[in-house]
Amino acid sequence: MTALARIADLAVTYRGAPAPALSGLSLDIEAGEILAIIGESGSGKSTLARALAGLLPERTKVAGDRRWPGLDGGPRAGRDIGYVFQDPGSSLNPVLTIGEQVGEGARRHLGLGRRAAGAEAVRLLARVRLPEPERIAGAYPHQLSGGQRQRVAIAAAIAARPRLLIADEVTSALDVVVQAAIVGLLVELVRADGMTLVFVTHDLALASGIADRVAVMAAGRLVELGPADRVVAAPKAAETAALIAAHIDLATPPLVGEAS
Ligand SMILES: Nc1ncnc2c1ncn2[C@@H]1O[C@H](COP(=O)(O)OP(=O)(O)OP(=O)(O)O)[C@@H](O)[C@H]1O
Repeated sequence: MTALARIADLAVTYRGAPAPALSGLSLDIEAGEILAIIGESGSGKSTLARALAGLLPERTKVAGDRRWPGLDGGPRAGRDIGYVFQDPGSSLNPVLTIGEQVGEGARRHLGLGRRAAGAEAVRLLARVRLPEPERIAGAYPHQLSGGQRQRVAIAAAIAARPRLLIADEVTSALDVVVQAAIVGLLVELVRADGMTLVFVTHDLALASGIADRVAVMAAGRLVELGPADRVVAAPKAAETAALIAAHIDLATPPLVGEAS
């Protein structure tokens, strides 16, 4: 497998923080894989995701190496990496139509004109399985449900045809049935387009249902990395075992299986 990214000895310290949020973190992300990043709240999952995407706040101290052999050296800003946040309510602009927001990435990065970008937005809205995509393109975020807004955020994130999609706790604010549908959609999109998916979650059952590999974080460190099945069946790190023990319904079949 080719590495899309090679992270070596990454350390991240937020401005004014007494201790690093991440330290000594080394990880290869393979091109085309679904990599789940799991860990308790505060373990550094989002920090790692933001460090990958270059989305850390200004004046954050970053040490170590982030290389992108799979992206000819480095990701182009806003284009090679798509990012979907936990709360689509805050990532979508309330005063722009859905069509304008989804079309923006295509306009900017694919060089499409206004009309072509509008048509591309409708196509993307259909791709994320929103009913009546033409109507939704003319709607504003507040007119949609949380699950629909998350689909819009996914459409916007893939508009520039990124190689890497990062989904940061994208289902935490949704109910279980909508969660399963959104996760199923992500898997379908990344498999169809050959994208790489980094899926951040605190839900090990959700992660193990879709991921090729699972990375387990604890206290700003990577404590375990391996194939999803192996990590769940035979955890090596005490922190992974604790996450499994805390997850009472891990023995039940995952809501979302491999995409067919
Ligand atoms: N912008 C920030 N400024 C200062 N400290 C921060 C900032 N963002 C996160 N932190 C701290 O960095 C550590 C790791 O946070 P991070 O959000 O990466 O964890 P997480 O595993 O994603 O947690 P959660 O599941 O709750 O989102 C925590 O101690 C957190 O308080």
